[in-house]
Amino acid sequence: MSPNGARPVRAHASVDNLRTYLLAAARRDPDRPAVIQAAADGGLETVTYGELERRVDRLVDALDALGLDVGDRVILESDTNADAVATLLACATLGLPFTPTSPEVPDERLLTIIDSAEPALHIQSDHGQRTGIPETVGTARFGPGGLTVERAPAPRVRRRRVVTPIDTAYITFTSGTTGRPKGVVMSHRGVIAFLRGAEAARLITAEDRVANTSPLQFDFALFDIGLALGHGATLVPVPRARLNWPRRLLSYLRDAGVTQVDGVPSVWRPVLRHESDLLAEMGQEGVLSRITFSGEDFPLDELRRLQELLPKARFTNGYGATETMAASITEVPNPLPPGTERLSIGYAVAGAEMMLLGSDGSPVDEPGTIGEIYLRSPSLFSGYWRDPEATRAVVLPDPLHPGSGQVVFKTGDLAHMGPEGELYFRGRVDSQVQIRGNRVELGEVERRIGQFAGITGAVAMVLPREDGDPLLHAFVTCAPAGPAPDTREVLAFCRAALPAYMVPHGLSVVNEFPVTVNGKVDRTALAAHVAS
Ligand SMILES: Nc1ncnc2c1ncn2[C@@H]1O[C@H](COS(=O)(=O)NC(=O)C[C@H](N)c2cccc(Br)c2)[C@@H](O)[C@H]1O
Repeated sequence: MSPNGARPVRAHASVDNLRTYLLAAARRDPDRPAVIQAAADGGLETVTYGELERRVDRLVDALDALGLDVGDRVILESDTNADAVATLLACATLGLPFTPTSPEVPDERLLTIIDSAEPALHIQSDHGQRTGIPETVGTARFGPGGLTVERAPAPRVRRRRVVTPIDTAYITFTSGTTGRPKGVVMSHRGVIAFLRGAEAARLITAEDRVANTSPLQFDFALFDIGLALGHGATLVPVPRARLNWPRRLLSYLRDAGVTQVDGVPSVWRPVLRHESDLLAEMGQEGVLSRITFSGEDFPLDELRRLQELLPKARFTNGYGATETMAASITEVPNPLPPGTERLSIGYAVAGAEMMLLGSDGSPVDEPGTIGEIYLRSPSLFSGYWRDPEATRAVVLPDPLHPGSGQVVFKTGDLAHMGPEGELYFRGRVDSQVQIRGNRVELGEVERRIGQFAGITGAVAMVLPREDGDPLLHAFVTCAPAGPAPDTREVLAFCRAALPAYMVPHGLSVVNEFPVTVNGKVDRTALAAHVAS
């Protein structure tokens, strides 16, 4: 019983809430498929919007019985599937911020996140393998049968009865370049603002089946859930094991009738390398109608090869940071016009605005001139979890309207403006490297190397040296058939087109590029490769 003796009233969502926004379709047509996923018997199973809502409400009852208060955190550890979605929607209903994580996140990293988030509860699926959750944290499991509590969380005092739109929907911990993970706090209002802005891009209709290939802790997965369910379409989570088996990945997409595939560029690398014929066949069938990618530049030669195999598909470049969920969604011409050097990241989604500012804070209006992207957006995060200093460094008074009370997000991304004001990504502020006093754009080096016959991918970086200038080093992947390229020839090829300071000092051939848990090229792992 709560202190004043009154019956503890269940928290309820008053207006905008992730649950109400994502289950609106359940009211309209509960029999439509919300999730199509791998079944335990290896086949596929369908969870309708009506069934999903039933699972949500059963989980809400079980979570509510634990007596948590609005704002108490829950760690949700799972691959993306219908029960994980039901659990995060149940958390949203009760105003319990969820911190998504997945089984492949290492123990010590999870403990760091738990140390920071101080969650009331850790929830994993019935077959989750995680152990060693600290005693201070309750533990539970979820599955089609509902919630099983293993260790009840410490009872809380319930002070809040209403879950408001500015309450936290989730806190997702980014790897954070400084090593200490930062918790990005996103409100219901923020997430819904971006999802609504994305609606104007008309990416999807209720007939679409969207394959999600990102792990739950990467907000690309949360975007896929929001995009699919928000439009009454169908989410098709791709089991992680299939991402490393191109043939099994493609057969899964085909069997599930997937019409759109969302993922980072590296998702396509194994398919392009080993199963281009099967993909071409699917391209001819025309079922795959849209490929949406985000997270990092899509190497243009790989994108061109993918477009050749999927001539009827539309391609979409999603740009943005977790602190605003994202910023822009831009159609990529298929095929890319010859000579295209960079992909456009276009204009901010409806309701937001990307501005370019120089290092002195003055607006950059000159097409072609590089500036830093500042974002004005209603999907701006609420701040880094318990880190006001890090928050103040990126959430700044609007430099064009100081005193207005408006704030902008300092993205740390560089871009230049095209003739119609569309933006082109030009790397990170902190990845601008100086070699012998000259600014080197790693993307330019990578593009040149990628043009060398037989080289299928290039990643350039500077390797620090204790004495003297950092060294520019390139890592390349080669076509499986051809001979390994001769380093001297590749460097001569670079010298023919790049200024001397942009010619790599060394070149390493790797079988494939290592990727982070979110699927982005792992440059730290590459650098260690040379050190070893
Ligand atoms: N399309 C690009 N071209 C080039 N560089 C990109 C692109 N998208 C990002 N980046 C880079 O990644 C950084 C941010 O990383 S992040 O916080 O992990 N978020 C992400 O990657 C994903 C992002 N939240 C997201 C989530 C859902 C939907 C969309 Br649509 C986008 C940006 O600041 C950029 O430096």
